[in-house]
Amino acid sequence: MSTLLLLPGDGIGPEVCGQVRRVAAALTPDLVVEEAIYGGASYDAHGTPLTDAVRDRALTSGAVLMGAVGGPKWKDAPRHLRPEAGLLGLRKAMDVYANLRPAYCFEALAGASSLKTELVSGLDIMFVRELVGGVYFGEPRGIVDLPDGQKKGFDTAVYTTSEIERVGRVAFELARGRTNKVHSAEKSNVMESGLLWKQVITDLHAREYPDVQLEHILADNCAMQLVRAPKQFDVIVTDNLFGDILSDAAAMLTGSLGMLPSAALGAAGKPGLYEPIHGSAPDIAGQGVANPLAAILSFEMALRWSLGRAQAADVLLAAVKAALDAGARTRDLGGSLSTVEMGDAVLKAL
Ligand SMILES: NC(=O)C1=CN([C@@H]2O[C@H](COP(=O)(O)OP(=O)(O)OC[C@H]3O[C@@H](n4cnc5c(N)ncnc54)[C@H](O)[C@@H]3O)[C@@H](O)[C@H]2O)C=CC1
Ligand SMILES: CC(C)CC(=O)C(=O)O
Ligand SMILES: [Mg+2]
Repeated sequence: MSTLLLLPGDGIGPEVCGQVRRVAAALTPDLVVEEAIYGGASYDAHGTPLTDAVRDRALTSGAVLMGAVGGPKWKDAPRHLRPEAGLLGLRKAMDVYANLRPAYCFEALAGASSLKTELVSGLDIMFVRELVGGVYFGEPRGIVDLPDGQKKGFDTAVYTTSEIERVGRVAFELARGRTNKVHSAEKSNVMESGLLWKQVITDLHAREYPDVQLEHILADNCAMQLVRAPKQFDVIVTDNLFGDILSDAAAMLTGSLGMLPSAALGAAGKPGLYEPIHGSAPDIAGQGVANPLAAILSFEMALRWSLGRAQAADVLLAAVKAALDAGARTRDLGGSLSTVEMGDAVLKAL
């Protein structure tokens, strides 16, 4: 029987994951849900944000759902032991290279976006972010002393042909089931890794996906177009750094960062890693006001993509829609519901 491993993490992570637990208990009572310490909480308990034991449990589970990691408490921890390093390490260990980040605007929330309603009503973008390569992982990196007394900080943006091809393939396959359109966003005008990205996507398209409409777009223009006319996009494939930034920007098109779920997928048959795209939100942690919908919708994606329970996923998606239609709103959406009350609203609609 498949298992969901919950890694609540830090800040609002445990608060939003608590609502996932309640939803899972009501919707899929036969699903085994386990929990483990991770991130800053694990650093405090074990001196490392990701223990070997938790990593191994993740690799053998049906799916992993994490809340968020990080926060000011760990700002002075050594870089490789910071909570975020634990997250990067888990993504790498699971080799979940394709990060699906749907920016979908629920009709009831079109007015909650910071953009005009007509610009976002009906919005449905799928980001496919490369997740285990690029500048977040490239070597060398570091901060060194210079002879003149200054310091130098540096990172390396690096991609290989196969890393670009495999994530590109995911984007083109997804596009075939949608409106058959892919934008590939990079900075080929200034970055060598961006130039290779463009060449590899162009070749892959010509060789295997000529039926899909492909447009190349520079990542800075993509950011501008996302707030000018977001509905021109369907699937956007991009690298690790640009995908991180562009998807946070797109979150506001849907009403709140607290709305966007994600699925990180690797090879077929391997467990996926599911996470809301937001962080640990230290500014509201402990107040019980975080929006749990990004986490709940991440569970919806886990049911669909890893746990073989598409029907339960459909029921959950409909329940979230119904709760929003009925007016359920946390503070980030302009309402006053607490995290638990938003969980109640979804449970009531199940
Ligand atoms: N996947 C992860 O675990 C991620 C971790 N982080 C970490 O989280 C920490 C805080 O990072 P920030 O830059 O503040 O980004 P953040 O995403 O935690 O918060 C940005 C803003 O959005 C709000 N927000 C985020 N999620 C929300 C929710 N569910 N409901 C209502 N409001 C929400 C926060 O209150 C804050 O004002 C840092 O240590 C960062 O490294 C950041 C992004 C992703
Ligand atoms: C390592 C993470 C904290 C980076 C991030 O913001 C994300 O993946 O969304
Ligand atoms: Mg991010």
